[in-house]
Amino acid sequence: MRILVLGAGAIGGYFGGRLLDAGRDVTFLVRPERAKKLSKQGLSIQSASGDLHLTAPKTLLKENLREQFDLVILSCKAYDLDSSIDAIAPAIGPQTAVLPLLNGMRHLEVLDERLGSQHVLGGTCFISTRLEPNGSILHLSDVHIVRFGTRSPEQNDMATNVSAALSGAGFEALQCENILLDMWEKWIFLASMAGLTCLLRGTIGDVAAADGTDVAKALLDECREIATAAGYPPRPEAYQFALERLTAPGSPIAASMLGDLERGGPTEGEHVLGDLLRRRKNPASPDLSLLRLATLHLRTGQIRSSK
Ligand SMILES: NC(=O)C1=CN([C@@H]2O[C@H](COP(=O)(O)OP(=O)(O)OC[C@H]3O[C@@H](n4cnc5c(N)ncnc54)[C@H](OP(=O)(O)O)[C@@H]3O)[C@@H](O)[C@H]2O)C=CC1
Ligand SMILES: CC(C)(CO)C(=O)C(=O)O
Repeated sequence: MRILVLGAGAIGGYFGGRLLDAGRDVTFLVRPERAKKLSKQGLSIQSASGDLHLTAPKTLLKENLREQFDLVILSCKAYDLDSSIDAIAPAIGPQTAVLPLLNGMRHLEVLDERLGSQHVLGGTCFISTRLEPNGSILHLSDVHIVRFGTRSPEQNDMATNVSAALSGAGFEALQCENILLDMWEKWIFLASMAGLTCLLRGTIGDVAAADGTDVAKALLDECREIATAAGYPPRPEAYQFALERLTAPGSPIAASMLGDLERGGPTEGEHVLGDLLRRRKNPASPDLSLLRLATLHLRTGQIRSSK
């Protein structure tokens, strides 16, 4: 199976690198600066699950993309979604599967509209990785899971092929019965993590030390209410997983969005928090909820830094 990975950043570089190392036919569709770095330095991963150095990963620039691929893994940030769809469009043939790994949900609608919903699988990943300034990828825990699944019965064969392509490649690849629920569960966890750590400007451990674990739980509960009203109530174990991670004393974890915010660059605030807020039915008036404040905090920061 020919696999195209859009972006060789923190997650695209990680999963694409593992697939390449496992002998899969992987090409990275990248922008010129990343292409130069990859050809000069190769692709390096530092990970407790095994370091990796791949000397010359295959790369393509969008102007040179003329063939169709069997699987396109989409690993851009949400604010680059439009340009990324423009870039991958020529790779989509009648049987191509597109597996997006972004956090949130809204990208599914955009992908459906631009590429056709028959191509777009559901997907999400559980991992914590960071693209270092020198271009290498740092894997910050021993968790590396891709979950994927069909959004309609017509995609069954496609998902079987994707499962074969992703399995046995040095990370967990799980085909899920109800991938939209998995995506919602990941979304409300990440939205709570990002909302909390950006609003309070610290790690989960800092928030706990400041006596703020009740705020973490309250934000998660607000997000759970929205998911439930949308028809995706999180399973008790997913809620418990999120609650434990959001309230763990001493935890060094903060959402990567906090780093983006502190650098003054773009964030996924609208995609992760704003979109969840927009889906809330019957907000109070005035709406002083934690989710609204967290969204406004990010939005205001973006407005200020764009001046
Ligand atoms: N990092 C993590 O631990 C996790 C991230 N996620 C989610 O995964 C998604 C990706 O995040 P992450 O990997 O951290 O982000 P990164 O910023 O590290 O990587 C994104 C990559 O996409 C590339 N890109 C963007 N637009 C284009 C384009 N038009 N053509 C080619 N390449 C493009 C960027 O290229 P360039 O190098 O040129 O800038 C960059 O390398 C986000 O939605 C995030 O929320 C989910 C779980 C965990
Ligand atoms: C919190 C984390 C690492 C969980 O996977 C994440 O997805 C992110 O910060 O983007």
